[in-house]
Amino acid sequence: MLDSTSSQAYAKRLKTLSDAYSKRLTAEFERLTVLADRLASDPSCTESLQQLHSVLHSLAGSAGTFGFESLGRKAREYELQVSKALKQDAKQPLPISGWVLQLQSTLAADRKKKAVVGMETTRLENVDGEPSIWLVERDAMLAEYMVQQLHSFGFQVRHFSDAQELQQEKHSPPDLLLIDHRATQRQVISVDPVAFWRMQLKDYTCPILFTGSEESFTARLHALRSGGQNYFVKPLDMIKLASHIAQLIKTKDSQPERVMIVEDDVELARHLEYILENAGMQVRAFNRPDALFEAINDFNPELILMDLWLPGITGAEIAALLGQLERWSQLPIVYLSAEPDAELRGQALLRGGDAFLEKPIDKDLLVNLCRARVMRLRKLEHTKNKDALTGLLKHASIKEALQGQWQLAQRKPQTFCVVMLDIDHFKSVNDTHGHAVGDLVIAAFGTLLRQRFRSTDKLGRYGGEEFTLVLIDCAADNAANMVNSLREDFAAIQFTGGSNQFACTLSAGVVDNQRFPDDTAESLLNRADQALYQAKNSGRNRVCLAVD
Ligand SMILES: Nc1nc2c(ncn2[C@@H]2O[C@H](COP(=O)(O)OP(=O)(O)OP(=O)(O)O)[C@@H](O)[C@H]2O)c(=O)[nH]1
Repeated sequence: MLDSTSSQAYAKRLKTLSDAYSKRLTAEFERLTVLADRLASDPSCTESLQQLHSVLHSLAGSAGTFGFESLGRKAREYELQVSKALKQDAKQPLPISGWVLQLQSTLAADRKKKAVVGMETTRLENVDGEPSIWLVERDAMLAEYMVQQLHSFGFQVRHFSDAQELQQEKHSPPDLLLIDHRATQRQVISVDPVAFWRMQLKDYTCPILFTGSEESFTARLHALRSGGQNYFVKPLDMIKLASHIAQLIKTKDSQPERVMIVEDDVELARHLEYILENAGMQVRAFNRPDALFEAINDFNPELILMDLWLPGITGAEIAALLGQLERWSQLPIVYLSAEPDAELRGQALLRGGDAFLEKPIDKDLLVNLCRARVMRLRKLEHTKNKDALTGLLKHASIKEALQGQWQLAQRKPQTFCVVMLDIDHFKSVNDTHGHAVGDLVIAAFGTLLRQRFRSTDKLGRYGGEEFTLVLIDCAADNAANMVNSLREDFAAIQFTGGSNQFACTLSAGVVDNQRFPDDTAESLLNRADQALYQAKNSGRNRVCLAVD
């Protein structure tokens, strides 16, 4: 078992790992050559074919992750042919010696163009509160590489080489399990993998992600049925994986769902409110539609439960009115009704609602339906508003979030901070190491940001290598301290471009709304930008506070 935080030798590990993998490739090629000879004299030898399959399978799964992408793809192509041959009764000879030559020249080509895109961190200490991941992976070298990379993103990772080791670890379960779907020696996995994983994982309530070499519908379905929230195909794109993990861990403690109820039966409204609040949601109930329209901007609901018949107006009419307002036109609306007339129900749906919940309302169905609808809305918003590289809000959305926060603070006094951040000398990162490495730095910074701040804070990519944060309930001194510690953590990450290692620094400007009570959202942003400018001008790699 490997504990990512216990090792003191991380600083040079990535390069060492990459070199060690190159050595392993030499050994794999030797095995391939031996198998090619054996199969040349006995083409139908099942045992040799199985061994060949296993070597190719392992190459297909790991080579791409270490930067030998074409080799991984070629190995996968041959692996599939061996798979087919193993299923045939009369086995045709396979051109294995030709394959070995082909794989060797692919490896040579990969080596030529290989620029290892990776990173490692010098921040070695075990930081309390860092999310913990348990990684179950049989390939020790791949596992160490994954531990290394995930550690760079601020995760503590423990490695288990076989699923059975999980059985001995009942205390302090992790925040997430990351499992190769074949990570056990036990035979049972080939008979009924779903039953095996369900049994192994029955006590874990954290999110589970599976990895595997097979890119197939069956592999995905098995992962889903085994309790996995997603399945990642090897070779693994570590940036995507880390970003997905950060998102999953964040949503675990994300904000409660915000539900509005419009129901003139006050008793029923209270009952529904009670059920939903008990399930952890935030609820506001109204018995008049005008009260709903007054409160909607403040409460910012993610779902409305709407009675179909209200005094003087129908729920469908309210839905139609909401549909006319751009901000609320996509808001999910669920009608509460005992209406048996299918035509009326159909018309109500056409005017704007999404679904019907039959009265009397089933408690579990109510909670599940609200959760599912809000989750779908959040996913939709996520893809619409989030920058693909970093998972942060896009330019327009972070400006909108700042404006929303400013308006809120006008009505209800609340301290918030605006922070502008910029990676220093980023142009030279691109010029020296290439755009792909530059992208990796931006993505890593985005993930680091999402790890460091609360789910209520608004984090955005303002453009290029510039970022904007809106930190809620936070005064300037506190914000400056947090950004300063982010600055230190970021500077500690060692990125790798080609054979060179490098680190990046950032500059930041911070302003809080209390100090400038007459400022608009726009002018606060300008002040943060000026403070950033000052940080750049006074030598970079620092945080400056806006002053009058
Ligand atoms: N790789 C990558 N580069 C980007 C992206 N967006 C912007 N850039 C580059 O970021 C660089 C920003 O450079 P400058 O604005 O000159 O600033 P700088 O080099 O960071 O210097 P200072 O901010 O003064 O420290 C430009 O070369 C842009 O092409 C992106 O999405 N990916």
